[in-house]
Amino acid sequence: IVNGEDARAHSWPWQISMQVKHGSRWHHTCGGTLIGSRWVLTAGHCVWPGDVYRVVMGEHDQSVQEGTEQIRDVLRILVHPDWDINMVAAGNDLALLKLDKAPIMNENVGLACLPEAGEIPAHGDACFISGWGNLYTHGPMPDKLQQALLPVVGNSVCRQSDWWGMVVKDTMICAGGGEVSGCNGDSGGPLNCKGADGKWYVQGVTSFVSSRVCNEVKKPTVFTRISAFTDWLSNTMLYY
Ligand SMILES: CC(C)c1ccc(NC(=O)[C@@H]2CCCN2C(=O)[C@H](CCCC[NH3+])NC(=O)C(F)(F)F)cc1
Repeated sequence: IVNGEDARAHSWPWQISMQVKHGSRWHHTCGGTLIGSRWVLTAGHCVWPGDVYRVVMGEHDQSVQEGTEQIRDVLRILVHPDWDINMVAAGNDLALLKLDKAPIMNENVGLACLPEAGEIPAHGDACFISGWGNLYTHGPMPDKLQQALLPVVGNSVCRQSDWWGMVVKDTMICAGGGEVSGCNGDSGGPLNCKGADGKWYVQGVTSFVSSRVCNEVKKPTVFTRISAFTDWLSNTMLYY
């Protein structure tokens, strides 16, 4: 996240770190959201065939063993059938990870609330992006979870030619577009939006930013809209 701040520890208890094994070491590669007792939602572009992943929950500072971490292996990976890495603009940038065992739910690890099918966050809705992605383009990753206020940009604005244009589909949400943005490593993480009932809902899964600079003005961070995939999510979690 570019121009964010340290999150208060464990204030987004559904935020996970998806880690990939390189040799004998594990590296944070993407964010994700705990949406079921054994299910994590992340981005399709976070999954590469042949890689081995694990999920770390209850994490805050990745450089310190805080005693709140719970680590689980990934038993099964289900990438959305219509996701195509060569067609990022088509959307469907989602994957579900089934954990080998449910984590213990506590004040540091909990389930996200998901929106109703078809719910579209309004232009200007105050949402927060969270993640351990780069602090700036080609910059370092932080140790502590970052967060940043990223107001929703309605698709009519986001589709303007000097913004993202027709790349933005109905199944996407734009947010930000100024100096604050997601960046590499935030992929797959949540867009946290406060509902009318005062509860936080995860409305989006971080998908892409400008390939020039993460926080390019008029190129908001683009999220996969979860409320457009409620059937796929429930059918997949029910069946596998
Ligand atoms: C829709 C299409 C025109 C398009 C638009 C923007 C991009 N952006 C990018 O490729 C930039 C550069 C490095 C990674 N990146 C990204 O946006 C990556 C992964 C993109 C998935 C496709 N490879 N995502 C992120 O950095 C983010 F923001 F989700 F954390 C790629 C394609």
